[in-house]
Amino acid sequence: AARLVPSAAAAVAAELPAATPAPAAAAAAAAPAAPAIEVRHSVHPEALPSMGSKELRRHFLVDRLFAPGEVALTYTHEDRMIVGGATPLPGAPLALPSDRAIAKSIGRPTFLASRELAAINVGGPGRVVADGAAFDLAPLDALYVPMGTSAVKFESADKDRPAKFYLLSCPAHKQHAAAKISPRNATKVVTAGAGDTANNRTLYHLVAPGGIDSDQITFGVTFLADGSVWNTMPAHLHDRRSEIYMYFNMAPDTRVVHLMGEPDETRHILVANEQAVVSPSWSIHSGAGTAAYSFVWAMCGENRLMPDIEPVAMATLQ
Ligand SMILES: O=C(O)C(=O)C[C@H](O)C(=O)CO
Repeated sequence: AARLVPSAAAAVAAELPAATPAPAAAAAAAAPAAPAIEVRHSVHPEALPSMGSKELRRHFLVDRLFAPGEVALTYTHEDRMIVGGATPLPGAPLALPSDRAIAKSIGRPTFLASRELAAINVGGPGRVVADGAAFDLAPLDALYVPMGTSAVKFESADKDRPAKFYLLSCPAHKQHAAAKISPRNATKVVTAGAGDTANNRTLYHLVAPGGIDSDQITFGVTFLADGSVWNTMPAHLHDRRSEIYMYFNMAPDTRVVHLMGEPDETRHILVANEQAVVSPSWSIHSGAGTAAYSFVWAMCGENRLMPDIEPVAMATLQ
């Protein structure tokens, strides 16, 4: 698949991966299934070494993000992050659910009563409407939606290329301004790694210190340079924040070998395109791809301070 790159807006549109096939009109007209939030409980680090692939995937991999015509959500008890995707079919807007099924999961009558939301569009052009304010999101545009927003709607703008909004929500206690940002106009851009260590990459801090303000969310996107396959190596920990990686821009027959666990007891999860991995605060989060990829990183926890990170010495990794 062609890759999304942040360098030029026009190039982005031209380089979009093949559109999600538009389902038949009959399916589009059918009533959407009642939304439900899948719940993932926290895992103690001592439980990790005895887990096989199936258990690791069941607890940490979120592989249902972009279901055409649905808002798919997973509630993780790791810092109470909710991760998901909204994939509106052309002409059929989707709402961020705020019905009784959701109220049962989040304990409030509306989704954002005590939460904030970050969204990034990894599909075709689309629009997010937050309490009547419309934000057009081109591919790779991101939006911060504050606590207290009553209604959020997602729309696709191009009938041949549905939008795909990747969603990350954290508990919040303070209202900040709604704001749109893109890697193309990000104010904090960090390069890391080098070609000869195959980890040359650029991090765009979007909803983060140096970018858009939020209560707890720290959210950005990393693009690897051609030929580089490693992310977040050397690895690090941040005991006061949990993190979720969502890998995208991947060809169908490629994988990222995502590493997790305490540094001296690591395990791996094979991750395909547009899947996410939950990383508890005690876990490293790093990966090597069998081919090119990009990823959205999102953190939530006690602070948003990027330097509150503990580097992991290579010699400690086992
Ligand atoms: O490429 C990277 O390295 C990252 O994107 C790292 C993330 O920002 C991260 O892990 C923050 O904790």
